[in-house]
Amino acid sequence: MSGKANWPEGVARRLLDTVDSTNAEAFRAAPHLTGPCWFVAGEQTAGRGRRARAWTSPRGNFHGTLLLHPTEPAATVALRSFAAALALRDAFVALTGLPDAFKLKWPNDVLLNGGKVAGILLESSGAGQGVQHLAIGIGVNLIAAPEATQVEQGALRPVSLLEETGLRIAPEVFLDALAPAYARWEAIFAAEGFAPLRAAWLAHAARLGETIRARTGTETREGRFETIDETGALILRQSHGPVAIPAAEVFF
Ligand SMILES: O=C(O)CCCC[C@@H]1SC[C@@H]2NC(=O)N[C@@H]21
Repeated sequence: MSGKANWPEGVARRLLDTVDSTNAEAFRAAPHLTGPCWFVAGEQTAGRGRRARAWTSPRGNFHGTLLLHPTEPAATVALRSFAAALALRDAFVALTGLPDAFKLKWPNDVLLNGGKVAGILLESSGAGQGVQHLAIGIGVNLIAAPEATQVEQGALRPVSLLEETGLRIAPEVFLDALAPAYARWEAIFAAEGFAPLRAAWLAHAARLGETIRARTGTETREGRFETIDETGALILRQSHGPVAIPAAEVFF
């Protein structure tokens, strides 16, 4: 594999051919690991997305999971989804030279020319408030995206890097850009907390200041996307004032 020079120190990697899910594989291996480790598979047979959806995982796309052993409270641990989104954007920009094409959609999608090119699934194991293992699962449509008919009505159109830019990036090349980019954001998070991540995320946020809809389990709220707060919650400005939404699906 190329890119050894940039590979972050102290981070292991396991390259697999076919697995059910790299998140599942990471959790199986977790008890035997003491440090961070990337798990990347050629293909997944049971790739999982957020909200119990399936994640289409053909060969040629990137399917990877970073397994971490965090020590902070669960709410702080979860803020790493923003580190992952920022790292993804950095990797895309480094590989394509197209800084204006990539935007971040709350809570943790990456958009290319307005379509979804990558998604992040954070899963954790542990008892009570504690998190023993954190799996940051990342799926990138490098060469293929699902048909628009395969995603939920109202969801953004899925796009691939190849069809939008003409660039064919191999998964291992993507990993060599993503792993150091993530390590940089993790170091910033460890040293300075969430504030710099929040600022950087907002600088690249899609539809900031515009009217959006946020659907929680029970209701849909419409309002102006004002900001995200220090806990990562979406702040929507409605007629009666701002509302903080910790978890939702967002529709544009
Ligand atoms: O729904 C989303 O947007 C999140 C998709 C996350 C998919 C990735 S692919 C690698 C890792 N393994 C999985 O089973 N899912 C995540």
